[in-house]
Amino acid sequence: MGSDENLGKELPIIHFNNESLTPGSSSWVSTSQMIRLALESYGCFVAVCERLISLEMHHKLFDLSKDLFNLPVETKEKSTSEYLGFGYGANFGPFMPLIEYLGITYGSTHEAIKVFTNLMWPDGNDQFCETAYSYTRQLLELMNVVMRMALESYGAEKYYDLLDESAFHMMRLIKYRTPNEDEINVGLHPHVDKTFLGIVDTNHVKGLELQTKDGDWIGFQPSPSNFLILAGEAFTALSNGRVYAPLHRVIIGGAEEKYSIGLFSFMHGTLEIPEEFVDEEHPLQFKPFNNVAYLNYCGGENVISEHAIKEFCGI
Ligand SMILES: O=C(O)CCC(=O)C(=O)O
Ligand SMILES: [Fe+2]
Repeated sequence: MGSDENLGKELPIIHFNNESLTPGSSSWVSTSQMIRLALESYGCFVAVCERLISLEMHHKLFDLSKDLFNLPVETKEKSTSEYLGFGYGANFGPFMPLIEYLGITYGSTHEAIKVFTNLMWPDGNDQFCETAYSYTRQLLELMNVVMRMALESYGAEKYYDLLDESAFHMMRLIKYRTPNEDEINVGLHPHVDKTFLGIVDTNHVKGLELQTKDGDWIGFQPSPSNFLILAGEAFTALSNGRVYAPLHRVIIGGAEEKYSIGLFSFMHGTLEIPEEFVDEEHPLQFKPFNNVAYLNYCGGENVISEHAIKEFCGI
């Protein structure tokens, strides 16, 4: 497990272009099937979005992200959230010394990004606010397409509107510094997300690794047009265990700082398991559940246990 040769293996790769994004086209239907297969087998895939998400915006936001983390700790600590684990996090001691993150709760809305920007830069920083907003909207569009296609592949498209209305998002900006000689190189310990879906974008520094069902670790290859689509446990439960939520971790190997930006979706309210996910081969495995209550159940920590969602709402 975790041997370097496995890091040469690839995650599923799915290309998105104007044709695959035209609902009802044959490319839309085949892309939906590929998404279902990837989510069931790996719980993730690399979405290649050449021309769909602006390269210029990607570079600009990663540059601005450096300015953000260069702000004084007292300023960054002002970013708090009503949701556990959504605010500012750093200094986790020798267990996890390299990571520092800032979350923007409701980070797909202009208002939340503006409030966050003014908290960080009391004199304002329009460039950050507008870049972060237009970037998050592009990520959101991709996330929603993935959700729509995934539901459709199970014949469960009628739940899209309900899920879209129930969803709220966290935008998370992360910095991993390089380890000192006496420090561990683990940027983020293995965990399963408690989200519905996530999209992770990174600067050019490698380090994000995902575990397959066989226990092998596969590295995500950074590129400005590659986005990692990652299923969380809320999607596992809603899909009656069909969608897999993979363990993932970040290892900081080289001498460069790693930055990542993620958009994560969570659901408000109680979610019932749609009958489309239940059949003879897949008997009902989960009770109706509340994603936010699950977040609280896990204490805001990225739980290492792969069975927490089963303990929480499994049958
Ligand atoms: O920084 C990354 O690449 C992964 C971040 C992550 O897994 C998380 O925030 O849950
Ligand atoms: Fe994660």
